[in-house]
Amino acid sequence: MSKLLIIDDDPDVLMAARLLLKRHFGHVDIEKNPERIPFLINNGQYDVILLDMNFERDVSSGREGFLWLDRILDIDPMATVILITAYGDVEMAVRAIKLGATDFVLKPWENTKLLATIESALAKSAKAAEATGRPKAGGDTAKKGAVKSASPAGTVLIGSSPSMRQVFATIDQVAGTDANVLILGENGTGKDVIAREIHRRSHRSDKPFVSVDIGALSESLFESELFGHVKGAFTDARDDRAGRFEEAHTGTIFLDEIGNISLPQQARLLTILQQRNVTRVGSNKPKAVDVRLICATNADVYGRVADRSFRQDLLYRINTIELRLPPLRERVEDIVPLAEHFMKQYRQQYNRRIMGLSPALVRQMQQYAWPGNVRELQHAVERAVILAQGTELEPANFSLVQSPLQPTTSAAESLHIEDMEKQMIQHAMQKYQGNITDVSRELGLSRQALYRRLEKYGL
Ligand SMILES: Nc1ncnc2c1ncn2[C@@H]1O[C@H](COP(=O)(O)OP(=O)(O)OP(=O)(O)O)[C@@H](O)[C@H]1O
Repeated sequence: MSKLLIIDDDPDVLMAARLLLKRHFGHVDIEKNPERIPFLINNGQYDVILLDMNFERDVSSGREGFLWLDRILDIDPMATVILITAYGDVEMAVRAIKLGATDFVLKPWENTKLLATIESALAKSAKAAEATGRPKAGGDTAKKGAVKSASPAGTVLIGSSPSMRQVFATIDQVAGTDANVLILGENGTGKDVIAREIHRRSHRSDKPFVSVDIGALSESLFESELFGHVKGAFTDARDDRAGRFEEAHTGTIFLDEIGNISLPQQARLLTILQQRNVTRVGSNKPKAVDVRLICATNADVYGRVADRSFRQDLLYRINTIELRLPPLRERVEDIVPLAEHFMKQYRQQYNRRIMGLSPALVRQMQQYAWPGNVRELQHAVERAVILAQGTELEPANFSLVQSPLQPTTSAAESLHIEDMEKQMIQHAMQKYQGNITDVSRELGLSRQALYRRLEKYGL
């Protein structure tokens, strides 16, 4: 018996979810008003919380959803939160996972997929509770916050496609140097693991690897987070504190999502990179820092240079070596080896007797567009391992039809999806007054993909 809480401002969604989930999990509370979240969480021990990201006031940005996710994790850092997001929001959902959500489901959901996602979240939280000796579910204890550390052992990197071999060959060449590296690629293509691998193979490997989601830092936090502050520099500065650059001294600093920072932030960063020293906020004593710089972004950074939202001089400083990680759909040869790798990992973790992938599943996986790339594949395999009844993973253990790029959806379904897509694009175009860069970022599309859709829908 588990206890679930669902927060969504659509009463129909709440009723449907409760009907379905009560049968499987026992206790299900529903809530339409997110303002009641703190009260509910303080008063009930929920194993899983399902949170809608698209509240009415703020349908497409998910901003309100992010705030509520943050509130939940402030109250209970071990909470297991699954996000419910509208179609097309994969990028936003991935970002939320980085901020501490456990998983996400796309709306409208398929019942089997929703059940599998919850099962998988429950299994994870039970395992974490066991590991930490805590009475309640939860994921990684340090999951909230922007800094992660390199795993000493490193991840096994899979990739036999020509494009990934090229990436590995470049890593061989540059890991041992101090050259700045810029890693480009869509969400979930492996930018983070590649950055850690470069550090692991460098002469700095026994020194710190400091990872900062720089694109998520607010204007007010940017300087103190990166450069540190002295006591009294601002209201909350109760002690002296080193910034991330100082923490990374003699090691590597990994600045993720660098394509998202504002022009003033770019100017500050450029100065630090040129001078190689940092001054804590409120101090006037610069400190020299010796760091190897690795940056990553999923943004079209060259497009941003062209429309002047990203400084060319900053780009030239960070891209001494450039690594492009192709989306998974462009390296189909890697899909099955990756899926088998994750299958082995999860069958051991969940103690399941699964021997392989069925031929029908292999075909389906190779045709599917994987908008969330390797991360989506990994999550899909994890769920499938939990769900599988037999000794082979089958298409039924996956639901690979929800992708916006999947060509095999039925005619009725694709009409519905197209309507939703058109509405989302219209909404975003209004919100950003037609700014293609902002709209494509919000929708998680490349600029080219957005242009194609604008043409298709006559917008
Ligand atoms: N070549 C690979 N071999 C094995 N695992 C991989 C590979 N590439 C990615 N992964 C796994 O896929 C998941 C997503 O990778 P990662 O976090 O590095 O992506 P990312 O590009 O940094 O994503 P984001 O843009 O969202 O930050 C991780 O669990 C990672 O271990």
